[in-house]
Amino acid sequence: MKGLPRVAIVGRPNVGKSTLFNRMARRRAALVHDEPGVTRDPLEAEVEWAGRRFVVVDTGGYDPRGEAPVAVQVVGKVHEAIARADVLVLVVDAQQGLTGLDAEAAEQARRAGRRVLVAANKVDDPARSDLAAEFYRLGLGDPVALSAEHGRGVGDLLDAIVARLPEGVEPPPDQGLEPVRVAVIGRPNVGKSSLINRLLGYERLITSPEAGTTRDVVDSRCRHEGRDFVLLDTAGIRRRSRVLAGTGGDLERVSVSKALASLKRAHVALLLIDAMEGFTDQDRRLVRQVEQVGCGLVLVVNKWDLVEKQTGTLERYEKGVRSAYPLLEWVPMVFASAATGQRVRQALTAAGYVYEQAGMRVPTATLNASLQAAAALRQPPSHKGRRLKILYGTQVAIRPPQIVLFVNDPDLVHFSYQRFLERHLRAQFGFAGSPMRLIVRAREGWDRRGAPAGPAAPPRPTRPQGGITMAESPGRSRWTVAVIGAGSWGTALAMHLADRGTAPLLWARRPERAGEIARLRENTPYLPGITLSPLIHVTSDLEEALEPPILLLALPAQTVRAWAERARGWIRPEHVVVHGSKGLEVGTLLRVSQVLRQVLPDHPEGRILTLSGPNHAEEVVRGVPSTSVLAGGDPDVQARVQQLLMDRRLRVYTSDDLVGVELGGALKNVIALGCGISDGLGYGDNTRAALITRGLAEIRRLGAQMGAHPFTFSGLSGLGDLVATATSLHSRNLRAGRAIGAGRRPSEVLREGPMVVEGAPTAHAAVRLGEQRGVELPIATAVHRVLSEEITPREAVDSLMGRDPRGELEALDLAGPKDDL
Ligand SMILES: NC(=O)C1=CN([C@@H]2O[C@H](COP(=O)(O)OP(=O)(O)OC[C@H]3O[C@@H](n4cnc5c(N)ncnc54)[C@H](O)[C@@H]3O)[C@@H](O)[C@H]2O)C=CC1
Ligand SMILES: O=C(CO)COP(=O)(O)O
Repeated sequence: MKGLPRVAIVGRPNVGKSTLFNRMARRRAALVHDEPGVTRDPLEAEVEWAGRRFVVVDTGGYDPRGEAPVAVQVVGKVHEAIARADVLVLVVDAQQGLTGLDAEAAEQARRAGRRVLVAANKVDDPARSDLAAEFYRLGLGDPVALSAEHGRGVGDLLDAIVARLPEGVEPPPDQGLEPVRVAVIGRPNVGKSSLINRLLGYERLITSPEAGTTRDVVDSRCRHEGRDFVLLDTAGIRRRSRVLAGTGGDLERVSVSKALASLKRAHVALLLIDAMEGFTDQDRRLVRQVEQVGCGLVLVVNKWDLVEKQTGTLERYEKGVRSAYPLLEWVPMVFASAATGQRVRQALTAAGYVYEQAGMRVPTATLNASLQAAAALRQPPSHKGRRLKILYGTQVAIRPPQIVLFVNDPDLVHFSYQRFLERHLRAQFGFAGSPMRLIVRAREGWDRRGAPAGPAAPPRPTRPQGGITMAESPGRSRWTVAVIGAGSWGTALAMHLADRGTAPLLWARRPERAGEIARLRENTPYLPGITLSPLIHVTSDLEEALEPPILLLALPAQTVRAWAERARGWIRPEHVVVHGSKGLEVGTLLRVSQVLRQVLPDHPEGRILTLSGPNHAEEVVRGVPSTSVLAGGDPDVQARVQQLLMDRRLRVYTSDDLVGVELGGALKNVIALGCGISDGLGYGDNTRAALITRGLAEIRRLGAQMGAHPFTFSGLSGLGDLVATATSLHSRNLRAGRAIGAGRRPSEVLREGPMVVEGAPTAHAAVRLGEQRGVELPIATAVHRVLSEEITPREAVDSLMGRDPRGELEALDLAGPKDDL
């Protein structure tokens, strides 16, 4: 169910959530599963409705005032389910009417910033749908009147849900419908029969061999990773390998024609090559045949155990094989040994993956956005003054994927441009291991000179991307902006840019991460469920990432120095470097712009900026109206970056207070950790408000000492971001604090990952900075001592509350000395 949009059913206890869940899930009852757990863990099921698939999640009853430890844990689980959902269904009891708990649950749902639907349940009498009207007062739009018990109105609810699902590529179902048919092919003596025997021998769940259509064909079934596979024509392969072994060249031809029969019945071919002999002409012929037939391909390099290995042997080998035939660039390779059994099962895993990839359907809107991006990257060719126009494309078939491109004149589609388009589409969508058919057609109604012949205009791509159309593509071959760091914030920034029509590069540190993001079109660990825009090009090649003139850095503060040192050789004076890190460097106590200037001393000061503000990645990526502030840099550079980022979803202000904006962004995380600790202890809104206000007072105190403008801390990167972080379900700092306050060991919580909790190292840096500057930072100090496990959360609160009396505005020294930049 990975990768599907998620819909969470929420609401107070006993409003009929589970009945509704069961109603929805019953459509595919076989897939409902109960995840065991001490507490009431959410149930999940896959639902298919009106051609869309999604996961519905039944959460426990929301009752934040429940005393039992289980109730407290359920509230945590509900928050978790809400944070992961794309759409929330708030269930209310229409017979009981609106209650205080409903209003609270609605408030939680609204604050999560998700699309929310109100399901007014228990309208068992259709004549009483007026009962639902009362719930308009929740301010969440039209309630859907239904009776989960009787099934009435559930279809309307499903329609409404589907209308609110995010658009995206849903992976094809991977469960149980049909077994994956696998042909094992290869030259004589490469080890086909040993591989098949290994696969069948491994799997204890083999059913009896199935008779095929001819007497020669005997297929065998096996199961792997919960999925059925049929190995085709196993008897033939076994017999052939016995009879034909070692009898020369004619047999190679026989193997090709024999392979053809299995390939025609197969979803995926496992092509075995002999590691010692390498990729031969005969293997190439077999690949060509796979391509012609159109089934998927996995290359198994057998006898890998016999190859003498040194550093880089595998990479060199792989590169050599991939360059032997174009399709091989996209084919999974498994280095195995049928003799020892090493990695043999991975061949089946890869076959299952290729099967799914070959069955993927790309929605037409997404496909056309990708085609637009391709034309922006490389101008379509022209001949004798006439330029190719790709009017639109649509995927018409799967296994193998077939895409029809409607163009003004098919003769203008040069082979090399077609190859470029294929590469581009594969980089966006994957189709790993599968041949791909690009079919070019002239669009009726267009004459060959490229003008519409009749009144029927060609369909416009459904989502115009920043005004770049195929026909008007400026032929840019360079990206204008690179986002450095493919965590939550980097991915969200890249999506924001792409939504504005700017195609960004997204740099991920590790090639395997970049590969996975590019293949899945989703950054699963950081922003699950968000389908990446096709305009985003993911790379792990730092040199490529540093080509664009604008760099948006979204790295944890402690990693910026190492990155800048690595990048130094490629950074040019004209580069505009905007960082979004919210932290102080622990070793040096420097702000991130200072770190950058230390590593890049010759870089123009006017080209180093920061972007900061209340901007949770999870919300920015959904286009929730947000604001941010850009500080540092020359005014013209600021204006350029502001223009790059700003639109009606993200309003970007500018500021000339670099010190204040950076400090505000860094230190609010420390205070948010403190708010989390307070929540975890079970304290309430009073305590949180106290921490926010007094926390801000100490941030302002330190800021004033360092030359920041005191008003900056009342701005977006101060109060704004502090409120967002100290109250949001999305905040990692708040979440970590809550876990610690609830009694978990800080060292354990902070190790959990994968996402950075910036407040923790910064608390340490802030305390030392306070000591250095003679500024009292009681809250940051308390947080730091809890994180270092010197005191317990409760002791920390006692220490804060037991301090000497003082005036509210005391020690708010608003005009300190200017800090060196
Ligand atoms: N998540 C959010 O909503 C926002 C985060 N920020 C700030 O942006 C910065 C990055 O945060 P997120 O993207 O949220 O963090 P994250 O934890 O989601 O992702 C961090 C990324 O940095 C990469 N990384 C880790 N160590 C690295 C190294 N040594 N060199 C290069 N890359 C490395 C990780 O692989 C990951 O891709 C932080 O300073 C954060 O405070 C700013 C605004 C919003
Ligand atoms: O800075 C952020 C939002 O503005 C993100 O906060 P967290 O790192 O606590 O998730």
